[in-house]
Amino acid sequence: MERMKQHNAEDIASPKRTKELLQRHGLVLKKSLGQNFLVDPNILHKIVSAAELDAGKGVLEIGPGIGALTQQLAKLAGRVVAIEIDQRLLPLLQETLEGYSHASVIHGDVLKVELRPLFEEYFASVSGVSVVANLPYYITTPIIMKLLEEKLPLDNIVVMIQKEVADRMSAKPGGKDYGSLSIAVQYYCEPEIVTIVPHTVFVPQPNVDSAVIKLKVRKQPPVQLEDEAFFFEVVQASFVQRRKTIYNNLASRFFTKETKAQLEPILQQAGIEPSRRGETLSIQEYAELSRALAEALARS
Ligand SMILES: C[S@@+](CC[C@H](N)C(=O)[O-])C[C@H]1O[C@@H](n2cnc3c(N)ncnc32)[C@H](O)[C@@H]1O
Repeated sequence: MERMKQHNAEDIASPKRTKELLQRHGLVLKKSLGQNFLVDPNILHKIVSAAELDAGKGVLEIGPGIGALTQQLAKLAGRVVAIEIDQRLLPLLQETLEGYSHASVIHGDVLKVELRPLFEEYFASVSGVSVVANLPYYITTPIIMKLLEEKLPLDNIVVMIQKEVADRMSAKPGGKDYGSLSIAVQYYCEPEIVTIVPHTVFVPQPNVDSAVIKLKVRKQPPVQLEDEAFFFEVVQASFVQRRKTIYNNLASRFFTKETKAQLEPILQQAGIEPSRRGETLSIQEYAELSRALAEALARS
């Protein structure tokens, strides 16, 4: 409660305030850094409430921009850390986050920052951490994969991303959106699209449709794997050529012309018809398949 009374920066999420701030600081936004700033309080509210924050929780924000989302996060969470690559925005963030002493801005490239030590330094005393961000779209997938593969202690990830990527992350087997990204994300998380976002809520407006997605991080993966890296290798290989059968994709990756006859019984052992395509297999089926394939390759 104290914290809420302390801050003296004004909320900035409106086209007028955003443009005025940028102008006053002489800033021209960089398309190359994915700088499309959110100017709609309703969307900010939807993002923040999906993260289920409270004063005991910590938040990592990626790309605070001029701080519109950061302000709302700081009103609810006990600790906010925001990583921003564009040094020009730092003085502006100092102004918009004035009085939010529990919010820190780190200048850096999120793909290069070591997150584990950062978590130890900033989030040692919180009861849970969320990642909440309006992501720079040119690196959406590498950011999400970095967060998941590093197995950071996260409750959830609530991010604004391209709608097309949100559809791929949340796709179920059987459709054109389902692929290695769906499987990787769903191995670590339970995805849920929170809302679809029109491009009019950004300054400047992006060319693509957007969506807010919530990735609830699983305590346990949905399948038990002996060799996680090999499971993901099998998944990748199965989608190399989407129109090819699982048999053909796996034969090209793991066998030679002479040895590929071994593959059919392996697929059958895993209960998978060789004529199926990679996009029809569930995570459980990929787990069975990678197990059977690893055993067979170890024997040969
Ligand atoms: C879509 S804008 C979001 C800005 C703000 N959070 C908002 O919602 O209005 C993306 C932000 O990410 C920053 N950014 C781009 N690449 C980055 C990187 N590799 N590491 C950290 N921040 C990055 C940009 O400078 C920009 O501020």
